[in-house]
Amino acid sequence: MAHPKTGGYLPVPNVQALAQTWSGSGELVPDRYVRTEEAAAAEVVAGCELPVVDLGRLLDPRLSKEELANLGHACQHWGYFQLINHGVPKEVIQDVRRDIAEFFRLPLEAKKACAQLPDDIQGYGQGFVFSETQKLDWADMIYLKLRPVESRSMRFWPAQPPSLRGSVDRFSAAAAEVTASLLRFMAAEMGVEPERLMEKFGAQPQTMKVTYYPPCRLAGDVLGLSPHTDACALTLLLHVNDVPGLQIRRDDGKWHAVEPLEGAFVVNVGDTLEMLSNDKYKSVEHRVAVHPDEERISAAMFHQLLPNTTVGPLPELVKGSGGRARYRTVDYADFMKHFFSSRHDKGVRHLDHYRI
Ligand SMILES: O=C(O)CCC(=O)C(=O)O
Ligand SMILES: [Fe+2]
Repeated sequence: MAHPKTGGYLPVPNVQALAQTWSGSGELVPDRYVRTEEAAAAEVVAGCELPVVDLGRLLDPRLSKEELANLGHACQHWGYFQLINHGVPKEVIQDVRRDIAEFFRLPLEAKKACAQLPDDIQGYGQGFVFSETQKLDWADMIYLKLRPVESRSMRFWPAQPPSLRGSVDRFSAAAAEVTASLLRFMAAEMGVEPERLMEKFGAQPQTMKVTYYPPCRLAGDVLGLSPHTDACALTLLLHVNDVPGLQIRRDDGKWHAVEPLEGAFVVNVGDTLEMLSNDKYKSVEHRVAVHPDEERISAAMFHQLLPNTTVGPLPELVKGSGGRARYRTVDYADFMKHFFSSRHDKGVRHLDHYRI
């Protein structure tokens, strides 16, 4: 079976359509989606309030130092935080939320106008399915390359509703700006010259994964998204509607259900940043549970390195940890190829492949 760079996955049924027919049927969940044991394998702790980081305070010279310590604590001990006062205008967020939600209300045939093609992860469909017997996630997604702008394949961008392309473009620019700002503060917090980190990002490659999780009356039998860590450097997650579902695995081995704060972005450290930071910042495993009665929609903005760069611990940080590099330094394109060709439902950390 071919596992090209970003794609080559097996096609799977459309879960939104499947859920619609199935929900009134009185039947059990179709076998390929049954994850009862896995879903219940570790205790789920409700009401996880992630650390809150305030970008307004980071940008205020009088408060920045204190907030920087807060940011560092969140990245080192949680790998996750909610970002408030991020400065992205309300209309930008409202518009993209409205348009994405509207896209999923279109008839299946209309949505399929931007369906994935066999060898590309971009478009409407699913990813990471390598075998006919593999258990499946209770969700559909749209994956798009957003930045640099030249990397966009407009054929995968929904043309309906007509305002969606503009609202995604505006949100993409805003998310990239917030991310650049955060990365600079993270570099400073780690004791690295911000430019030394930013040069790895160049024009700030960014991809977006919008995920639609249909409701499931037997929600405990399915998983919306298998446990995984994000391969990218930094993920900015927008709750497109207000339905919770994200769970993170903490050091106690339990899953903690995140309580999203209204208007905040959920930000998480990805594998790339864990490697660059020489293990200082944590890329934390997460998954998504499905709601019994309500659909859930999220948009994850993944911020990546330049494709022609290397990923590995920054020399300044290796020096700071007594000369010990915790990861090998590898070609970033190969690193991403490995991520896209690995199964995510097996609980194996992609990053462990590179650990020394
Ligand atoms: O839907 C979510 O809350 C999380 C999505 C996610 O983790 C991902 O797409 O990598
Ligand atoms: Fe993720």
